[in-house]
Amino acid sequence: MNIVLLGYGKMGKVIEKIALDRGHQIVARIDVNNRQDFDALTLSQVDAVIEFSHPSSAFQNVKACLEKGFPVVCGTTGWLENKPEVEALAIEKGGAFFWSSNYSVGVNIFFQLNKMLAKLINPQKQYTVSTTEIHHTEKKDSPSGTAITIAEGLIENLDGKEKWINNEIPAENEVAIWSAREGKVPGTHIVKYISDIDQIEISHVAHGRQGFALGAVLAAEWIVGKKGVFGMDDLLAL
Ligand SMILES: NC(=O)C1=CN([C@@H]2O[C@H](COP(=O)(O)OP(=O)(O)OC[C@H]3O[C@@H](n4cnc5c(N)ncnc54)[C@H](OP(=O)(O)O)[C@@H]3O)[C@@H](O)[C@H]2O)C=CC1
Ligand SMILES: O=C(O)C1=N[C@H](C(=O)O)C[C@H](O)C1
Repeated sequence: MNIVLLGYGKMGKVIEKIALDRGHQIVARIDVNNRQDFDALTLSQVDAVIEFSHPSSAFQNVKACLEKGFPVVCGTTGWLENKPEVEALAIEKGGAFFWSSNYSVGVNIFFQLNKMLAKLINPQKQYTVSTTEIHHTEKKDSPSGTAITIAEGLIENLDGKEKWINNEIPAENEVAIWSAREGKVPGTHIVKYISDIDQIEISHVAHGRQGFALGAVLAAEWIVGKKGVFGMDDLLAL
């Protein structure tokens, strides 16, 4: 496959290595300094774009891909408020848009486990739920996109929870997301239920960026020839 990397930072570089190992070609590596190279690309040169850039650029980047008819796999977090607009554009243009807050297969299993555990605990009102995310100090957005997906899974399955709140004491109807930035941590997510007599905890700890990058390349391989709006649940049939 001919892949364009839109955003060539920490993730772009790991994705490049995995894509090359899987026999793909990287036709362009785009960052803030060579945007004109992206503008010059045509449909015949590109099978899929993998976009991991910055919360402030993802919206424009994904729109530009859809305008050009490029299938786009986006991993950038922190721009959720604009996502419905690009989903509508993907449908209108007959294009293909894939997004996940986290491309790791393990995290997507963890998302399901989180929902199952919340369903089990829902009748047990003695437990207070919270979620914690820990990431490297270069991370631009807070809370992490993954923590937001976890909180959405909790809100969906715990009666009385209506929204999440970040690094503030939660009200009764809020799920607390506690965010911490430490050293080079690739991504740790914890869901904790505490009662007076015990504690239940599940966690996912990424040992590096390989899991995220492999998932993004799998998504790019999967999206070719498809039209619509997709996520990891579609790819993994979860
Ligand atoms: N969904 C998932 O599984 C995962 C998502 N992420 C998310 O991916 C995003 C990127 O993460 P990461 O690689 O660690 O970040 P980095 O800061 O290491 O890299 C971001 C790259 O994007 C470039 N960039 C910024 N603006 C633009 C633009 N307008 N057009 C093209 N490139 C641009 C930056 O260029 P420059 O350096 O010149 O500023 C940089 O090379 C974040 O939102 C992060 O949260 C990360 C890991 C997994
Ligand atoms: O910025 C990162 O590094 C990561 N971002 C994603 C997020 O915001 O959830 C996924 C992963 O945890 C790493």
